[in-house]
Amino acid sequence: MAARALFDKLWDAHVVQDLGDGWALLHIDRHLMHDLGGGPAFAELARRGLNLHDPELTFATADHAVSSKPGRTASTFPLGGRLHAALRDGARASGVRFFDLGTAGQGIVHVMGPELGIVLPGLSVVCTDSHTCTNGGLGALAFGIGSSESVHVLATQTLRQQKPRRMRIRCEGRLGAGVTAKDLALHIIGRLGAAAGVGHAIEFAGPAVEALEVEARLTLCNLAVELGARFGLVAPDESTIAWVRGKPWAPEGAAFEAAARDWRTLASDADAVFDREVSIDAAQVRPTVTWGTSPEHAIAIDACIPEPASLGARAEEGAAALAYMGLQPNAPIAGTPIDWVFIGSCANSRLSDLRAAAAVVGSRKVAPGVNAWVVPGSEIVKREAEAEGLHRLFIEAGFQWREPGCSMCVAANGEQVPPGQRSVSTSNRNFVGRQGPGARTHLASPAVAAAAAIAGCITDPRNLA
Ligand SMILES: CC(C)[C@H](C(=O)O)[C@@H](O)C(=O)O
Ligand code: SF4
Repeated sequence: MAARALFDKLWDAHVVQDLGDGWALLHIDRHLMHDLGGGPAFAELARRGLNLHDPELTFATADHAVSSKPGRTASTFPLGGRLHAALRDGARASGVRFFDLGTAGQGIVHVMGPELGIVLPGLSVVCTDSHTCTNGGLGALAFGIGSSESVHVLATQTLRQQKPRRMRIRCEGRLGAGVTAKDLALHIIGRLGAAAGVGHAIEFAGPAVEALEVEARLTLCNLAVELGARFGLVAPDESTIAWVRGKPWAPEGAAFEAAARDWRTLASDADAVFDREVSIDAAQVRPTVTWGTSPEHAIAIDACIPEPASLGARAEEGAAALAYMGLQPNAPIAGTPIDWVFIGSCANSRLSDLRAAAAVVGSRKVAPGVNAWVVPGSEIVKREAEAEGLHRLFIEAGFQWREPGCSMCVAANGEQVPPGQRSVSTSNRNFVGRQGPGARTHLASPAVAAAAAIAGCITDPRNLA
């Protein structure tokens, strides 16, 4: 058989029927639903008089529109309460497992899937959400879909898809001390541009990726869509297998060992051919932040804000971004005063992220005037963090310790950065108005966000006094 890339192996394993012209009907192993898309999909299924094909392969949780206020209930944010009820009732009526607020399993859909072992290496995974590519960090064939596709999956457990081209980003060398997967992701997007992966499935490979912990690989793949790719992938290895072992929905005993043997075959063949290959020197990556209104507006934290003219064809866009962000070209980005810090989102709200932020905070205090929030990605993350006392460390420092959900990443639950105020956020999108109308967002790692909270300005955590 011809040499195949990891993506080819995953794709081939799910083809039910080749439809020609690069199209295939794929089997879908896991369908995840959230509060924005879930209720409407169940309603459409009912309107068309269709039944669920495999309710046990679909899982639902409310994340986008739920309040993260301590002690919240579903109706703390009333619109979110209605979406939550529609999802819960649709799931119950059709036999789909729904993880309700306050129970283990609730959380940001891309956090709870892997942590429960619902998502496993080699599985095909869909959700009506562009960051479904996060799950590719385990070696799953995971991609975001639209709402009518979600109804198709509910009714048939299959989906018609066109195979994307294959791209490999090899990260050579090692990341330096204090440099994280988030910095690597922002660095790559800054170098290649936000459209570099359009039409491609991106495999992240090379020694710097192999050295990443599994949760960091989820962070890296989370940002594949900010390169324009619907799929991000890291080949599963022994650390993946160790991470997945013992997760509630993962197979057990002999079934796990058999699955693990299969997962070990999920790597690109040595002579696999890619449509595009890029090489990144990981040792060159520094803590990285964005200065503008696209994730590609990323620079090293010790660099200066660019002059729009230096952006060539993008000069006009860059000037508009600077105006929106209230920044001057050629000034160092470090030292920019900030008003908000948001540590959360499916990019960086796992236990390892909260530990990294806590390590920077230590016994220091949040700077006066800064509103700093920690929003754990899931109920399980929240409980694990509390068991380690991280919540106490954050609260004593002056952070708010909140309930799991998307919260201020997209502000769909009414939690917004006020107009004109500046936020350092561990999320993945800094678009105009993303954290609220007029809000100014700088994307960064949990360590950089924590350092900003302490210093009151954008600060390299490695230089924090
Ligand atoms: C609401 C949802 C459809 C959207 C997405 O697809 O990613 C959101 O999660 C986001 O991050 O912008
Ligand atoms: S945390 Fe943000 S990026 Fe992730 S699913 Fe929620 S809104 Fe989308």
